[in-house]
Amino acid sequence: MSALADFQNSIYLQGLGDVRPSLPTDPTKLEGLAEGVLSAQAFGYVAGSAGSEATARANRDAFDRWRIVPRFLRDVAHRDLSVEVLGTAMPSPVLLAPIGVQSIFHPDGELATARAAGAEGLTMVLSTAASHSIEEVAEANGDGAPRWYQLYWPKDRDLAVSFLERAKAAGYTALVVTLDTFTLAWRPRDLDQAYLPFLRGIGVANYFSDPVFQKAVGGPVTDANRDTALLHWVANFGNPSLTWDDLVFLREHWHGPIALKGVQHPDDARRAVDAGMDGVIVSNHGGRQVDGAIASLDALPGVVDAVRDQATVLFDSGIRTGSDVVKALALGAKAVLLARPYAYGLALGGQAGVQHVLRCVQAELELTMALSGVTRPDELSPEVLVRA
Ligand SMILES: Cc1cc2nc3c(=O)[nH]c(=O)nc-3n(C[C@H](O)[C@H](O)[C@H](O)COP(=O)(O)O)c2cc1C
Ligand SMILES: O=C(O)C(=O)c1ccccc1
Repeated sequence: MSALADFQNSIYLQGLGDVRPSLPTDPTKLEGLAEGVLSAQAFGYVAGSAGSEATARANRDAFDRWRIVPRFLRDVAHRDLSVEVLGTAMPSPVLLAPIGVQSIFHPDGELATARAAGAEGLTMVLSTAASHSIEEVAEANGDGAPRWYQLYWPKDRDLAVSFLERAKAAGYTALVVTLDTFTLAWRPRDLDQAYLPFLRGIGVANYFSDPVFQKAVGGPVTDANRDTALLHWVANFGNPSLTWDDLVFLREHWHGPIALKGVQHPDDARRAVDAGMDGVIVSNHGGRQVDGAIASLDALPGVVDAVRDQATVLFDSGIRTGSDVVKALALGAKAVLLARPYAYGLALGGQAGVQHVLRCVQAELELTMALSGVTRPDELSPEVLVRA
């Protein structure tokens, strides 16, 4: 029996002593509970999406339109969820998606998430817009799991290079470059509450701690130059002028694997391959950027078909349960990034809350695979699914 299935057994066994899980085992229940412990602003920030939130809903509806067809009598006694993704060995095809500003969910923010990922052996992708620095998060993460770094490519190229050098020095092994958020989209929940965490100094730790950034604002950030520093952040955060040609610069300054996050069109996936990228992450940022955009799961097969074996395809936007992971893998993703559910776990229970969510999703993934007649992620193919 695997450690993941043991988690299920341990829950039942604790029941004999009248102990029940402190958080729900269905990750779709976490959002409602998180609303009760977060400020209205923080909850609006994490649960909200762009515009009328049609794409956020479409992301979930797309999973509902695929159904798994279980198969039996295939000897599924030994299950092995491990995968190798962009040179990183992982115990299961689940990563922690980059989520910025995590101190709005819990005072320990990314440090708690990094400890949880390290304890579970899963790879965390640290956001540039974190509330703790690249180096602090690396230390909290420890050596229990490889870590990746997500770049928001700032206008100042020297600052971008400085981020990459710091990430490399702190042991982050792969780079995720997010394409879809060079500017924040129209987000009514945040606009209605006039809420932007960064203007309150949350999510800027990597900038304020950076020597290149500090030089640009006249030295270390203190009360005296704080407003200057925040305005410099706003002016520098994203660069709408970037083109595919700029990826040459990135390739020159990062020697490990690079994955582009936010790819939805097959032609963009091909261009990523042509630009020497190692992977693409099919994602629409959880519906937080283009309202009315295609559901991310609906974009997945076209991208998989376009890149075939030339790049690794990862997926996010809408993953809530282990069954969702099965569907994304069956449609061709090598691994998935779990996002909002772990942020809710963090809000509800800090490090332990994140670990609880990670265990639930992976245990359900393993059980769903076995009950569908599959023992390894690479056995999943579109044949496992039918249209609802
Ligand atoms: C509160 C919040 C902050 C996020 N911050 C980042 C970020 O800093 N960098 C990034 O690449 N994606 C960020 N994302 C997007 C996630 O990585 C992921 O693509 C998205 O949440 C997937 O949708 P889902 O949570 O509905 O599954 C953020 C998402 C949320 C909800
Ligand atoms: O809110 C987001 O979705 C996001 O990706 C982001 C953008 C800038 C800073 C922090 C998070």
